[in-house]
Amino acid sequence: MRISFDDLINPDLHPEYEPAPIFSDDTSFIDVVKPEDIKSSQLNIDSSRNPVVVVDNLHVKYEVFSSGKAVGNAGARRLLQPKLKGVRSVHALKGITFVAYENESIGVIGSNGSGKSTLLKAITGLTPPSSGAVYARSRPSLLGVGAALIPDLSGDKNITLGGLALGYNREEVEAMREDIIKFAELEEFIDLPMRTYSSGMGARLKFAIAASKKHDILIIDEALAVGDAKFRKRSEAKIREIRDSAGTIFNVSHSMNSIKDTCDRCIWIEKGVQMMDGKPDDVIKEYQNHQKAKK
Ligand SMILES: Nc1ncnc2c1ncn2[C@@H]1O[C@H](COP(=O)(O)OP(=O)(O)OP(=O)(O)O)[C@@H](O)[C@H]1O
Repeated sequence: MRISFDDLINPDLHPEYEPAPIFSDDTSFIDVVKPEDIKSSQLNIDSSRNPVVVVDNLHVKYEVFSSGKAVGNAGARRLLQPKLKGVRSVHALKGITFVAYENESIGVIGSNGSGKSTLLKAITGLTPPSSGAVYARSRPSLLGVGAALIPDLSGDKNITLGGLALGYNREEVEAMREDIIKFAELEEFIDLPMRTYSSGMGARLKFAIAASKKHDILIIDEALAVGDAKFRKRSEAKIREIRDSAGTIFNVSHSMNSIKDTCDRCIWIEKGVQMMDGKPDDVIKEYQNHQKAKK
């Protein structure tokens, strides 16, 4: 069977896992979520500010076959049989609780495997919570569109794929196509297959696709670590622009400089446990002390 270009497009990844809505700006979170539904005693909402994402005692567990294969919904029933051999559970997030407000840019840091990507995936709705809850004002967009792109297709076709994967419709993708190409500086290369791009060119295209439209909630997973210094500067400026236009940004990075440059708040996770939430300089200092002590 020949697969058409349209068959490759599936923007609704896991709509059933999407965060529960907070509703509109003028409805407060407390109006929508009953106090008895709140799972963490640590959850304090500042009523003078607009909450955009509320993470309430979030736990995520992965069930993995020892062959290394993660189990999706289809296999979940079999996991209920306690004696099934070869199944391991990884408790990736252990009770994360925080409230993100409008105009905040939040860096997420932690050692390898500490749960940063899992947190971002749970906020986007790509990974379901095992317990606890995530609420969001609108559907968060994940900047890492890489998974949706196909190296054998041209940059131009990948703009369509990436845009649709982020939930935009075809008209919206057309409206932003020229700007994406220009921002990525790929005018001469846009008709070539993406596999012919250097890693920097590929990264610029991915960033340009995701940052092309105003996002209410934008989630960036290591996107700034790529590209040359000039592009990094422009992408950081773009991130500030998004944040200033009432957006909220989450940025996972191993680059402490990138966090310091683009974030005004920082959350540190270690082995799935929330260690600290505060000003980037303070949190990064504690994190680095902790890293040194480990050596
Ligand atoms: N799909 C998955 N199936 C099973 N286990 C997973 C899956 N994704 C992540 N994990 C496990 O969950 C834990 C947290 O992983 P995660 O990718 O969230 O960490 P991270 O902080 O983003 O790591 P890094 O800095 O290395 O990118 C790790 O122990 C990892 O092995």
